[in-house]
Amino acid sequence: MSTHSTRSARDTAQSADILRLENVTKRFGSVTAIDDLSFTIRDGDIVGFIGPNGAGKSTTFDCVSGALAPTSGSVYYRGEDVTGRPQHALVRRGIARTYQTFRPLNDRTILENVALSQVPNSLFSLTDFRADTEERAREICERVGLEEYLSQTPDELPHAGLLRLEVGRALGTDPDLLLIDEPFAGLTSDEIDQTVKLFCSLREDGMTLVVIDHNMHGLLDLVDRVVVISFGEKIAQGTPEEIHNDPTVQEAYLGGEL
Ligand SMILES: Nc1ncnc2c1ncn2[C@@H]1O[C@H](COP(=O)(O)OP(=O)(O)OP(=O)(O)O)[C@@H](O)[C@H]1O
Repeated sequence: MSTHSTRSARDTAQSADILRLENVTKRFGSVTAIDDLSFTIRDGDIVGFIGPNGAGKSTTFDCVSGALAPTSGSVYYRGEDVTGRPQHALVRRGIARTYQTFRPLNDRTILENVALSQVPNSLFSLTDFRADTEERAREICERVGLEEYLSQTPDELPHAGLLRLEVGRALGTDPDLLLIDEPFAGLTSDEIDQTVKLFCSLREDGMTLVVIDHNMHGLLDLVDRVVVISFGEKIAQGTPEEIHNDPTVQEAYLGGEL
């Protein structure tokens, strides 16, 4: 999917681990949202990042994507220390994320939403809408299944369409590492299947995906590995089967659905 000139620079810096967190802690006043968290994500994997409500999953994504700076600890991307770098710099390096609460530009069409995502944090007006930008946006919309909605606005999309738009806007930044926050919430089982297929196809294109969910639902057919956190600490990591049978994980879920 690569179109950006920055990609060749990224490729030269490839390593087996695309992402490494070392002893990352994030505090909000007296609340410790992430507590000495360390894990690695291998290039090309799809990893499930699960944990009960309030475990620190979204805060971890915020620290990786540059929305928040960790209180202590380090984040390495392709072997380079990127701790505390601003979000726009990390987007250029190839890290994108989607949000649990969708954030489309409500006064723009679907096509414009995806086109504008290709030029993050720069001054850009629709009068500068270049043909190649529009062409690329069309390709992405087709890729995520929004080709029928190009001239509509986000409020005309069903919930599953808004998720696709969120993914499409992330793809507009041409990521190598895509962090996806709770994509399956509110989807029917058919929509979950289609979303799983979309994510698998992104991996086939060379992307690495980290997918948050509360539990394993929706993730089983998708992920190679799972990292589990509870109260901000990593409590387990392994294959989906290993995680499912892990007594520490079962205890964290207090008998609830894993
Ligand atoms: N900006 C903030 N200020 C204060 N506390 C925060 C802030 N953001 C998160 N927290 C707290 O940090 C902890 C972890 O929150 P986080 O949203 O990362 O968890 P989560 O695993 O993503 O939860 P959920 O699955 O419910 O989305 C929670 O106790 C939360 O209340």
